[in-house]
Amino acid sequence: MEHTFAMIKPDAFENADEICKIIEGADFKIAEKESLTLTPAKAKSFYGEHKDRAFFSGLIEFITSGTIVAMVLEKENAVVDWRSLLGPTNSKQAEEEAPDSIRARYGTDVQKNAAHGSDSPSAAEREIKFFFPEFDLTETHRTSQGEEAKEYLMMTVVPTLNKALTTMCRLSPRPSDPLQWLSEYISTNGTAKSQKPKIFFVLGGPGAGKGTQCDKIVQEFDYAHFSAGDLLRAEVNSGSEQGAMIDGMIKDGKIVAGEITLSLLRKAIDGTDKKGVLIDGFPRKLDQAGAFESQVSDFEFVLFFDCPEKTMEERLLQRGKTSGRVDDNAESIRKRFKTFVETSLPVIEYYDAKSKVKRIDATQSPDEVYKVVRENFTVYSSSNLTPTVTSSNSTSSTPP
Ligand SMILES: Nc1ncnc2c1ncn2[C@@H]1O[C@H](COP(=O)(O)OP(=O)(O)O)[C@@H](O)[C@H]1O
Ligand SMILES: O=c1ccn([C@@H]2O[C@H](COP(=O)(O)OP(=O)(O)O)[C@@H](O)[C@H]2O)c(=O)[nH]1
Repeated sequence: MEHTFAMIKPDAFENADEICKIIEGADFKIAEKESLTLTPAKAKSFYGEHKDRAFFSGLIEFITSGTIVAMVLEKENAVVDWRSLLGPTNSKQAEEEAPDSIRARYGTDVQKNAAHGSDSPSAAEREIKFFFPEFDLTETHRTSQGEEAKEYLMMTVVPTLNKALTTMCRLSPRPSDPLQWLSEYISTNGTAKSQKPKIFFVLGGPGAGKGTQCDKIVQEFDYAHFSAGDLLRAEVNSGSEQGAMIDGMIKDGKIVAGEITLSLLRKAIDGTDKKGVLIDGFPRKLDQAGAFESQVSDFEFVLFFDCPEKTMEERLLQRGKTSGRVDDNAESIRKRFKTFVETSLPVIEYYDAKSKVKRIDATQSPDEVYKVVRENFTVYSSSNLTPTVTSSNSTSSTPP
């Protein structure tokens, strides 16, 4: 329940009973009521905010010229509703715009306008205290704080919470730790930052299954997938000046200069409108990791496919039968493994130390691996979730 301050001015005092009936007829409770004549000092203090205005002395003269009725009115939305019942400040304007209002019926002009009402909850509190210092405003505070808190929550967290809870309930299976899931969802979806695409690094040795799993993620979550190797191979095929140099580096399992790969990736990322972007096979060197973060974007986590060399070698040789890639042969594979261990694994270790790595056992079948992979992405997506796949929590590792 809200309270406001009301005053029947000297020009309408003779109609005070009638006005009080109108007030009560409009569902206000008159919580306090006192008839009095203001002294000039008290009137000046009450209207202190107008002391420099031209109408001040006339106002003081008028308001002290007879009896007034000071009241505390109680109602939901008391401040606004009482102002509406009063009508426009100038009684002449009120006659035209709100002929049933109190000022239209009992006032004359802008000064002799029959009654006063606080223009805001804070003014109401100040004015009530001025005339009724003993009046208990606890209920008004409780209401306004409650209303304000409700509005605050509606404007800020409720939309995100609703979306989060709906998304969580649609998951199958539902997260075993719902609060942990919610906390991750809110930290990834709850801010304006989420307008930018989320970046996920997908790393692992050659043939670990990065591309295979990225295809599955794209299918379910509608993300963009940019393979650094594919972008470099496209550069080779474009016949550009640097193409021949890149081709030689790939054959030797060497890592192409970071600026080249970074600029290809940046262009690809800038051109996508997807909410998530999988960066496959990059960064492959520590300096590339730093360059990406400082020049392109931050990222969510590294999905690391952990797979023994023997398994990767078998897969690559098998892939080499049809891939047409210059590096899917025994000699290039050996060189690629060496580069991976010496240059790329330190990137994993670096991010591991920062707890940014989701390590996935990549030795199982593609579908089994994907069951674990997808769990890492459900918190990022409120749509495109297929509630059909069951999952386990394991992300066991085989030392590389
Ligand atoms: N989990 C898996 N089990 C068996 N074979 C796989 C698995 N994941 C991928 N492959 C196969 O291994 C080869 C290398 O996979 P790919 O996804 O191209 O690896 P990467 O992108 O890491 O080099 C492909 O021929 C692919 O079909
Ligand atoms: O950021 C990158 C990504 C790839 N490459 C080169 O491209 C080759 C193939 O990489 P890709 O990721 O396509 O295949 P993978 O070796 O992971 O199977 C690598 O051996 C490197 O020579 C590179 O130089 N920088």
